[in-house]
Amino acid sequence: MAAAVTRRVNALRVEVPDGNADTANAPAAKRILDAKDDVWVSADDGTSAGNGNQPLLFRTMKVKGSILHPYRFLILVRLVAVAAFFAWRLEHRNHDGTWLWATSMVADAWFGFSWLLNQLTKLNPIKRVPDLATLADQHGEAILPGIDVFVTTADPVDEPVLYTVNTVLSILAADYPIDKYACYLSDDGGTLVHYEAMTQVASFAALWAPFCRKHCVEPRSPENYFGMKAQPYAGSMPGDFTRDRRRVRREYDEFMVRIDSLSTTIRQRSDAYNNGDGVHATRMADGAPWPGTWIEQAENHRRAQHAGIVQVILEHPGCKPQLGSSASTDNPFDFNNVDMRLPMLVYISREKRLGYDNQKKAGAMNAMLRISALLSNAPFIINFDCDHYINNSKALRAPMCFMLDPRDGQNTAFVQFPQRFDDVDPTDRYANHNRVFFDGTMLALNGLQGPSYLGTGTMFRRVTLYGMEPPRYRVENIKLVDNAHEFGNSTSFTNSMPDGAIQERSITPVLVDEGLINDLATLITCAYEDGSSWGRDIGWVYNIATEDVVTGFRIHRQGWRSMYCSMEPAAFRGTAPINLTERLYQVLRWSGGSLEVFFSHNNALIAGRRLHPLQRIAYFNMSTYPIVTVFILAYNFFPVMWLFSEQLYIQRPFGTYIAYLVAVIAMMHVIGMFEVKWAGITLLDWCRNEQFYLIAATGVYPTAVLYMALKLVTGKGMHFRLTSKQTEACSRDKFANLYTVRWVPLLIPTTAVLVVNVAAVGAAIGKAAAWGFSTDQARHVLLGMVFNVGTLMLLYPFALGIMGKRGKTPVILFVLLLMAIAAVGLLYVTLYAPYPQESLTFLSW
Ligand SMILES: O=c1ccn([C@@H]2O[C@H](COP(=O)(O)OP(=O)(O)O[C@H]3O[C@H](CO)[C@@H](O)[C@H](O)[C@H]3O)[C@@H](O)[C@H]2O)c(=O)[nH]1
Ligand SMILES: [Mn+2]
Repeated sequence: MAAAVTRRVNALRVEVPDGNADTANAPAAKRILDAKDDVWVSADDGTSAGNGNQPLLFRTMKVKGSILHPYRFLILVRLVAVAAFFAWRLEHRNHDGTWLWATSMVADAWFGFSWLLNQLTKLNPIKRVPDLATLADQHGEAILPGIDVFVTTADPVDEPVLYTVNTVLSILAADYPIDKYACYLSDDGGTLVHYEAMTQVASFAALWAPFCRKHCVEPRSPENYFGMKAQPYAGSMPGDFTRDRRRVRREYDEFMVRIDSLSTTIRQRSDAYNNGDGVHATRMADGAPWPGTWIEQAENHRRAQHAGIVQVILEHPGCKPQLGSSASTDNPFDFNNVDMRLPMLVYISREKRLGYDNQKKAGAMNAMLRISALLSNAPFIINFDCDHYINNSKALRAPMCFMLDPRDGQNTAFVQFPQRFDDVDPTDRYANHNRVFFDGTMLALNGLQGPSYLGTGTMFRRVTLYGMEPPRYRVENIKLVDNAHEFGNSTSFTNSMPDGAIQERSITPVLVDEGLINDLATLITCAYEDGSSWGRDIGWVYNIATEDVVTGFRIHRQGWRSMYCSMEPAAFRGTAPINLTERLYQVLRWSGGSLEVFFSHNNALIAGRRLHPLQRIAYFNMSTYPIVTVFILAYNFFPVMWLFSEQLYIQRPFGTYIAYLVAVIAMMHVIGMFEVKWAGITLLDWCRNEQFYLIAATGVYPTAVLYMALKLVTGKGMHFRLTSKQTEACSRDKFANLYTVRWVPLLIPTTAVLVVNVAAVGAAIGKAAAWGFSTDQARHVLLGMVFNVGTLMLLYPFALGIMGKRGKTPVILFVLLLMAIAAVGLLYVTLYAPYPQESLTFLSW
């Protein structure tokens, strides 16, 4: 049967036969048929294989010459055009408004420079396609290495338990040798709700995972699986399938009822136990007080103040398959021949104490890194946000194609997947899909030292997180524990480190005795990291609002490389904030975090020589991109001057200036079209990206610059504000969040830009009407208007956003807009025609 089943394993739409008897003998390289691809061609020269005849586990693709060469040529042409533009501007210095001219020269120099740096990093995009079939042939199940899977959550209300539960279920049911991976959930809320949700997950998974295995179900997150319109069948028992699915569906519904009522059950149970004895404890099932946070705040049980907790919910299943049984009277499911085991599942909530900065997600990740070292110590680690589930059950195998490849596998520190999102509004108003970044920028970096770390959907080599150097630069063989004190005060942990580097080591059950429990407790105390290098040279990096890019940078700086891995169907999927305010806050954190990186010791300019020169430029850009927007904001407010004065020119002769501007901007967009082509994205993706850039550039990014400036003066950093998850996901109006307006100061600058540009258009038309459309001044004014209209088109999604529910009918917006323009125009004509004397004096000035 399987021979007949073909599956798509990568973004190139290459049909890959399953690795089975029929195809196993075919040479691996031939196995991936050369796809008819009009963008990408193979870049493997066939000689690059590593030691001996080890087969290659991924294929390298580069952009076809017929696209790449004109693309590069255009970049060169634009560079020349920009230089010519500059030379011309220098020759034609304005004598009126010199300050304005000079400022705009500075701004343009910066635009030109940052554009150039940005383009330089995109000259050689590379795509790498994992070859799962060869991996299966060569490495069989038996030699696949161990993986520790980390999931982080922070709050059961802001991050609905529904997501976390589904993420964990998709992990427990993944297609990877069951005894070779373990799942860790870090709960920074420390709530009993999350812990009990996990115990429920463990019991539902005992049904869900075998069901998925038996019927090859995809995706293995039940909410998303049952939510699909059609559930195509890929298994071999269609007869059983309908019956099994119906039963599992019923079980899932009951399971969800239990999950939804957890907070009520826990409250009722606690009330019953607490009766009369004066304690307001939150009680576990056996009546014991929960060591984490309590429903009612109490000393030592508050959010920021509670003991550390490690609970092994599912123990390591042992290495022998345990096949299920046939259907019987008390078991309707026929799981004959299905492995019933479940991977290990551990709940962690690190200790929180007043006076200790818990370092948010980075701190949680480091705690998990240490705990997992004592419990499973897998050589590879993959991490997910609580709302990112495994969408393609084979996804855990794909990164192994890079990590185990004979070419540079040993020097590969991490494999990053693109982020894909569900529940984004169909036209993606606020560019949540971010395809330009995930499919353009990241493939470009993939041709350098590798993509940056993006926070979720990333597989790491454990030793890189311990701050180890890549083998390429390692003088001796691994000597992990030279500076044991840097890792904190736990010999159990430091002793575990050499083992954590051994790829071939199998994960075996550990004995959880009192000694181990004490060791685990030590590793998650707040004080553990005192005086150590955690958060600096070890683990996830601290004191930056975004821990991801900077942690990746630290690793690249040491000379490691990373790989970008996309597969089809998408490996993982998550949720994204579709509410304008939420989205802006998210981007505020990202841009603020970037600037913080620039002003920290992780500045790309001072990194050592192991950082690839273009990678350095890429990181420089990534940590400074908000700065340029201060000028963009200024340009967008410039029309204000035109409202008050008749004529004020940035540059004369104005006609030629505009012609130059239009030319260089147009060229930039033509280059953009080439990027659309090689990144394989749609025009809509690209437009949304342009639009959202201006929205952010007129509000969020300048605010981040302001924050940074304040931080430099006051020393107070930015706050990691949790991105709110769509709690309406299951309510009737899926996109209700899109139409909710939450006014915050962050919205003001962009709104002001909007108003100014609408007024400018009105004024321009008014002026032209007052002067007569054929005059020179009128022509200039109308030329300038082109930019106002451009700005308005780019800010269109924002305008819809602040209209809230009325944004559902954009016609209203257009009517309002025309009315506003007409009003300003008329006002202008009535107030200023006939032509006032003062402005004429200004003209001759
Ligand atoms: O004190 C905290 C705060 C957050 N988190 C977790 O961190 C993750 C990311 O937080 P979220 O608010 O969802 O941020 P997003 O903006 O959605 O996340 C993107 O940006 C972050 C960097 O700013 C990356 O860490 C994420 O992986 C990336 O998806 C979530 O799983 C949280 O549970 C914690 O574990 N502890
Ligand atoms: Mn998120």
